[in-house]
Formats: sequence, structure tokens, C-alpha cells
Amino acid sequence: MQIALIGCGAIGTALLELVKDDVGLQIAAVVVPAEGAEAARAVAQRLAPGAQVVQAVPADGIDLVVEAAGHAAIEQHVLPALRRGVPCIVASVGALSAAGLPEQLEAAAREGRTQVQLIAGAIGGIDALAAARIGGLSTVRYTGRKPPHAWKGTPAEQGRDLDALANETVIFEGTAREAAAQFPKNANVAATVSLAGLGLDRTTVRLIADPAVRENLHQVEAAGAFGSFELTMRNQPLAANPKTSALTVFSAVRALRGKVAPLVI
Ligand SMILES: NC(=O)C1=CN([C@@H]2O[C@H](COP(=O)(O)OP(=O)(O)OC[C@H]3O[C@@H](n4cnc5c(N)ncnc54)[C@H](OP(=O)(O)O)[C@@H]3O)[C@@H](O)[C@H]2O)C=CC1
Ligand SMILES: O=C([O-])CC(=O)C(=O)O
Repeated sequence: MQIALIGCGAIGTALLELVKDDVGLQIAAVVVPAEGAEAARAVAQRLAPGAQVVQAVPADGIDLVVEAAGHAAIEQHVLPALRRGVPCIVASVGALSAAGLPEQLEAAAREGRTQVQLIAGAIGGIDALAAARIGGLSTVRYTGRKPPHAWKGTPAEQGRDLDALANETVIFEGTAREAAAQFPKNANVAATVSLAGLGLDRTTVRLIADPAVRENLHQVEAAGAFGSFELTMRNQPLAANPKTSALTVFSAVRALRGKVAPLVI
């Protein structure tokens, strides 16, 4: 299977490392902005020597796209690929918080007679939540807790010095839609939990900067006709990007391998 990888940052690089010896998965293209091409070329040379580094998904010869780039890449690269009939795996699930984008993705996939797959990424329990939704859910609450430095470059910095935080601090409370829009690099999980469960506007979200934690913690509490569950993930962050959990990479690789494996779980 010939694959185009969109993004060659923390997730993209770790993904290339993991799939470099997978016989059925050939990375044919790495798609990055022009400014990032030189750095991506150095990574590709080492981990995917057969790949071309380009600014758009090649129009021909690609069987599958995997996105690990950021919200803007969905409109820029994923929608056109879907319309051409290329299936896409998406990590930047928070992009679907933009009004109309879920419908656009569905329309593009329908036009191309293909599918877009949103990965679970840094969170577990998505299978249980999506199944529970069929019986009816009453509440879904998500709490994301990361060390203060993981919130740098986000609205969490407004009015506070993250380096000086002595106690856990709630930096956001609201809906999953608001969280995903305001924290595009930190609240994709909030969007994923909501899309699998009660939706972007009925899922309540709390985001916390906590100097007492080293891992990225994700907690989901859900209740409905199925019963209830509470889930806590204590994810190791990637060294290359403390905002991103290593599990996100494993989740993307699992999705890729699931496309070629004879038995899938
Ligand atoms: N579902 C989940 O659980 C999670 C999802 N994510 C999503 O994954 C994304 C990537 O994470 P991570 O690898 O840690 O981020 P990085 O910032 O380390 O890497 C992002 C990469 O994407 C490239 N890029 C940015 N914009 C575009 C674009 N429009 N088209 C093509 N390439 C682009 C960047 O290039 P350059 O450096 O040149 O800008 C860089 O190579 C996050 O932004 C987030 O949306 C992250 C964590 C969890
Ligand atoms: O990787 C993580 O821990 C989660 C994350 O950044 C996100 O939800 O966007």
C-alpha cells in the first residue's frame, strides 16, 4: 500500500520509525509546508528513503493518506484526497469542531466513495463509548491534565506565568467544541470523546495545568443506558513534543497496520 504521510513533526517522525520495516506499508510521500521541507527531507532520508517530500498529496499512486499535521491540514489536504477516492486516517480530530467540517468530510468521502477514519489517538475507551451511545448516553465528562510546560503557546498563558504555577490550575471549562477550537494542539481528545459520545456541544470538558504531574492524564466519565465507566489514562509524552502523547503515534500506526492486516482487532 502506497501511503502519503501529512506532517513530519513529533508524530510523523515517530510513525516513520515504527513502520519503516513494515512490508505492506510503503511511505511514498511526506507532505509538509515548503518551510519544513528541508527538515522533512533529512528525516525521510533516514526513515523512508523511497518517499518524496512534497507540498501536496500526489494526485496519482497514493492508496492511503495519514494525517499528523494539525487542524489546517484537514481542509488543505484531506478533503481533496477524499474527493479523489483516497481513504484518509486523521489524527487532528479537533478540526471537526469547526462548523460544517464534519459534513464536508462526509460529503467528500461520499463523493470519492471512500472513508475517513478518525483515530482514537491519545485516549482509550472510544469503542466502549461509541457502542454505549447506541443505547443512549446521559453524561460524558472529559478532563485533560498536563504539566504546565505542555500548555505553552496556548490561551492558558493569558494572565498567568505557567513556569510559576505552584498548584493545579483549571485553564478551561466548557464544551468540547470550545476546547478543541481554543486548544488545537491539546484538545483533540476532547473532540474525539465527544464525537464518539454525546457530541461536541453536550460533552463537558475541563483542562488543567498541573505542576504535580509529569504525564499527560486523560479522564473520561460516562453514564447512560449501558451503565457507566470511568477511565484514566496516564500517557507518556513524546520527547519531541510534550503536548503530544506517545499513544497517539501507536494509535496511528495501529490504524495503518489495520488497513493491511488479514485479522484486525
Ligand atoms: N488525536 C489525538 O489524540 C492527538 C492529535 N494530535 C494532532 O496531531 C497534530 C500533530 O502533532 P505533532 O506531530 O505532535 O505536532 P508537531 O508540531 O510536532 O508536527 C506537526 C507537523 O505537521 C506539519 N504541518 C503543519 N501544518 C501543516 C499543513 N497544513 N500541511 C502539512 N503539514 C503541516 C509541520 O510542519 P512545519 O514544522 O514545517 O510547520 C510538522 O511537520 C497536532 O497538531 C494535533 O492536531 C496531537 C496529539 C494527540
Ligand atoms: O496527546 C495528548 O495527550 C492529547 C492531545 O495533545 C490532544 O488531545 O490534542
